[in-house]
Amino acid sequence: MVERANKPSALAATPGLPPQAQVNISDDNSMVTAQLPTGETIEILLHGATILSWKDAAGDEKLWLSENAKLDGSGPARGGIPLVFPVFGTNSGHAVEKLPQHGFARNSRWEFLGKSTSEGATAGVKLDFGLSSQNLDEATRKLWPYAFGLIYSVTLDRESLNTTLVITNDGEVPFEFQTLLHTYFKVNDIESVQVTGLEDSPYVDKLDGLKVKNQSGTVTFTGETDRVYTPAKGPSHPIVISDGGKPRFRIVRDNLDDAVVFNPWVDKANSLADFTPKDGWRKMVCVEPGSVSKWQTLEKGDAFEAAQTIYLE
Ligand SMILES: O=P(O)(O)OC[C@H]1O[C@H](O)[C@H](O)[C@@H](O)[C@@H]1O
Repeated sequence: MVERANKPSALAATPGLPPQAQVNISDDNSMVTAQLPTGETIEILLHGATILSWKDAAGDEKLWLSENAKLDGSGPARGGIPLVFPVFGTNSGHAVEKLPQHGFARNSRWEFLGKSTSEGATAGVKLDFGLSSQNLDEATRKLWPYAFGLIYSVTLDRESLNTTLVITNDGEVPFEFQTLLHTYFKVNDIESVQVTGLEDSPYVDKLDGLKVKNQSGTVTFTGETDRVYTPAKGPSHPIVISDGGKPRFRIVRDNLDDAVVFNPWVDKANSLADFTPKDGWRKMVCVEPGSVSKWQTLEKGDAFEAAQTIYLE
């Protein structure tokens, strides 16, 4: 059952009942945080429903966040897991061409819809967030005049983080969209990172005139990287990020055919005003499950559901 978290204080454990996750809304109403009884934590900024932090029970951060990421709603946050909808990048000649890069979802104020918890050894918490056409400002509604609903569910348990997006067409006409979960993983050293699960897969190289190439072997990093893979092994085959020879993250996609791999390296990081520290590119890699190489069409009354689950290795 979904219930609204108390505001602003935490839901304290009730004596005699099994411990459950504690959920807080910040005093300024900008952030939702949750902590499992076993210590894992998560922080979600309502601006963009952007997951800013995910820590394991030992307090180790799993996501990379820029030190000067915008957290005041003045723009999308650099780092964590921004949500891309309804366009990836920009797209000329399409109905979305006037929208900002990566669309409006990451730069809109979402509503916190509530939480549900599970108890016992696998105690977890699910937090639901919503955005609809009615939440958009008039200027954005004019640029993309469709009636839509987004429900974004973030589920944290001891071993994994799941982010599920349900998109509904609540209007009278079909619309086309792209979507992506722009996950910034925190790593120790990008030059020791290997991404497996993309072997023999075609990819579009955004840094080489959108040429279509083929991945041979694992993905390693020696310079700026910006590629849209359509993994050959299908959506349910995991993509694994290893760091220093050890597997760290296993990503399972559901209904997301593509995976973008991105690292800005020196020059691009320097060109991004909100990217700090400037050598932070050494400590991050983006592996971004999405549906971006083509357009999804959503007919009136239809829904599209997609997800990523990230397991800690
Ligand atoms: O700077 P942003 O708009 O957040 O985009 C950051 C990056 O997102 C994706 O990974 C794209 O493939 C890149 O081309 C882009 O540079």
